[in-house]
Amino acid sequence: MSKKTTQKIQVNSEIGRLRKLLVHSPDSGLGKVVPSKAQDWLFEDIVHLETIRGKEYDYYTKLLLYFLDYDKIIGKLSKIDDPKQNRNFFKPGKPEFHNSEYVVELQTLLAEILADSNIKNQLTASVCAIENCNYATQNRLQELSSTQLANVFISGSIKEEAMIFAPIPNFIFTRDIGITINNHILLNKPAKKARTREALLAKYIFFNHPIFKDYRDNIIEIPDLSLSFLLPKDGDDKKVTLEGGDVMIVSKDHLLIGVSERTSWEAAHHSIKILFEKKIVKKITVVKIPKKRDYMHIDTVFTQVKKNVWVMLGNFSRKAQKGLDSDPIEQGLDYTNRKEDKLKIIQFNRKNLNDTIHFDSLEELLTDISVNDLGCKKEEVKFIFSGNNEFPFDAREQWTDSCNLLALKDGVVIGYDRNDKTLEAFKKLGFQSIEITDLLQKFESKALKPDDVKDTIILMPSAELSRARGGFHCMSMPLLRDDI
Ligand SMILES: NC(=[NH2+])NCCC[C@H](N)C(=O)O
Repeated sequence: MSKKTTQKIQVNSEIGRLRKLLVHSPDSGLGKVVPSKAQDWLFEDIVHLETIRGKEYDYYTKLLLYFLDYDKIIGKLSKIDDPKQNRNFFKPGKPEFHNSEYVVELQTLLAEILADSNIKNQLTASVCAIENCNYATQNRLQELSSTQLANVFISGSIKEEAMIFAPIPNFIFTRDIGITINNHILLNKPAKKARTREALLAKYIFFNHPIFKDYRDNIIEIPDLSLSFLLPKDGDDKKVTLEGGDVMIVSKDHLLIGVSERTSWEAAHHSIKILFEKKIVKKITVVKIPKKRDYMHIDTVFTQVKKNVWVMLGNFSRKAQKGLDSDPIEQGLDYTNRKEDKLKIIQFNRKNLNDTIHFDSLEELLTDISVNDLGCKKEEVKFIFSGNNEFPFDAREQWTDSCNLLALKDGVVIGYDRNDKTLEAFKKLGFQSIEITDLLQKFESKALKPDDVKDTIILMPSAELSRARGGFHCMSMPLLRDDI
């Protein structure tokens, strides 16, 4: 295997040219989500496996390769896409698999660490413990090859056999397993049971895979609240839970942590303590959003597009937040339920913890970041609102991840093709849009080079993917970005 040596890790913005990331392409487990469990497993619906792979996610892999590992893909598109190839280029474990060092597949890393018999034993025992397997199953799993075992741990099924435990369909949302903060990695503590096995696998990968070897001392685990096992069942608010969709490194000194349905105040508090003690950042801003399935993590309500451009949900704008303080009778008449959406934004400074700064709206915070952290002194800071800020398109398009975009570089983002009104808003600000199929053709024919793409939103097919309730920001865990 090619990835035996340690690799550089460094992320200090949301928009620096992306050079390396962790991904996981949809495995067979996604095709085994049953209607009765879809909600528990955090999918909004069941998905069609062949469509989500061949007609949706594979385009993402190809796009990432053009931007991050050009030689792996250029000139090979027709071969890769030939039906005779059976998509093997996209399947970890197959000899034809791309196995890119820059578009790093988690399943490959998992298989690689499982080649060590010690790790294999430990991890098999751990997975069997959390999944309540009997001893016979545990022994059976030990017999499998490392590639097969990685596949079972992720999909929940032994090939051609019945499922032995639940799939982890949300593993495609690699954002939530950990987060790169400068040259450190903060591990997650998932709030939802459906994501527990993901965190276990991720922990073993980060601590054991050679590509992270030089960074072992830089892996941060948030401690549990002492005596947390004494908490009553409904003491959820006190639990220490943190998911990567709630953590954003916006400049080398400044980190955002969302407090949300998934990330607790306790976890934010512990993270601030540790990150300040280790002097990893200078400022941390806590953004408390309503606990609501629609919003789940802060990256579902805003992401960065360009140094001076952000996409966000209008409910958290200056105007909307001001309105929330207005006449309570008027508020009662607001059927759009915006009154639930009161934000709390508090900024902490390492030098003086008591010297906190409060922001009244997301726009104010994000403007401050663009101007003061990223030095946009001349350019005006601009906002693109979900659904062009028109009810009901704002809520509908936020639900299908209009605000959850991944920046490949400053001004070039990937999003779903279904958020029409948000797209109009992008165009009004002078952005171009291009369908992924057209873009890939242009790259392949060398009519265009990835580095020449500017101020563009790349549109990806999304009928199945959006039912899993995450966008491309969620489907990426950046490991390396250029400085901006
Ligand atoms: N960073 C994110 N917004 N991740 C989205 C995760 C979606 C996933 N279905 C969940 O509910 O957990």
